[in-house]
Amino acid sequence: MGIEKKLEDEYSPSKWSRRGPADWVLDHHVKLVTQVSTQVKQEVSCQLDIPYGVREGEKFDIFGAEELPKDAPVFVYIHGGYWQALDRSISAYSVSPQHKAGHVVAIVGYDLAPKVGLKEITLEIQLVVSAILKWAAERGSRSVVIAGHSAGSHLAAMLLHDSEWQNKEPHLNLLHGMVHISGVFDVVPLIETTMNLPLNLDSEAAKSLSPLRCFSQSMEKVRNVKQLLVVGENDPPEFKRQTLTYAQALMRAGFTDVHCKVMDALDHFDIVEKLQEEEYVLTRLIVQLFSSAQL
Ligand SMILES: N[C@@H](CC(=O)c1ccccc1NC=O)C(=O)O
Repeated sequence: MGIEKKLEDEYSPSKWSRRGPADWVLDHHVKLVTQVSTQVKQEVSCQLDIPYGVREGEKFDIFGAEELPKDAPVFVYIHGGYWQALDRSISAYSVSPQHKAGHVVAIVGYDLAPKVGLKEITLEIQLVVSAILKWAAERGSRSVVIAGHSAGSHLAAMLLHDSEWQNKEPHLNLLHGMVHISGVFDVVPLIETTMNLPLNLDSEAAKSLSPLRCFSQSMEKVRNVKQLLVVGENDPPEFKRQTLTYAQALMRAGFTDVHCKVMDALDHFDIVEKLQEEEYVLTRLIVQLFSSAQL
């Protein structure tokens, strides 16, 4: 299938930023998250490169576990990059304010396309979330919140649509909330974009890997997991549409706590860059999400 220029633009968030040209926005994003992630490793205790499988990318980093109490809640973060870019090592920008709020932070890694396919990546996320839930349960943690940005939000959302995984996950009760930040919930439109070159999805695979198209199965075990969905005012219109549509679909599916917010004046990148700030609205919303955990 060919490349559709209109879809290519609609799914290129850097082109919709109002802060500068697309190249600058991307370059600035990578520089900033790299610098903040390097710094936080000098400031907060961390255990890096903890393996959860045998593949190269199957590792996660944990921050703050040494000094925080055993029952401290755990914030799990899955980075974006259309499943083909970025890395957990430069995705630790939320750590400092979460740590100050008393949360242990786990930054999750996964292998990237084309080395692995999207289905394999979703299975890696199941593995690492199971490993972190087990670790949290053994430690005596009160609750776990999973956040994902963009493609990382897609990976988090996919957990809600796999009742087989949910049924065999012994610590699912610890999962208190999910934060979807500028998420992708339908990957079918990506088939006709360059984003699909390393993914190589056909229509059937794309449908089965789209949270918005997988509402048929039972969601009984996860419908009390609180859902916070945010998207930037300057995200592409298609991202805003997908977020609102997914929020509505979750509510229709019986999810008991769904909040959806368009974040003023933010784009696809500063919506997460600002997670390094204690006073940022989204930092505060995440902290609030934890504090509503039943203790
Ligand atoms: N090539 C994309 C880059 C992109 O979409 C992106 C970059 C960093 C983090 C997340 C991203 N999007 C989805 O995962 C763009 O032009 O904006």
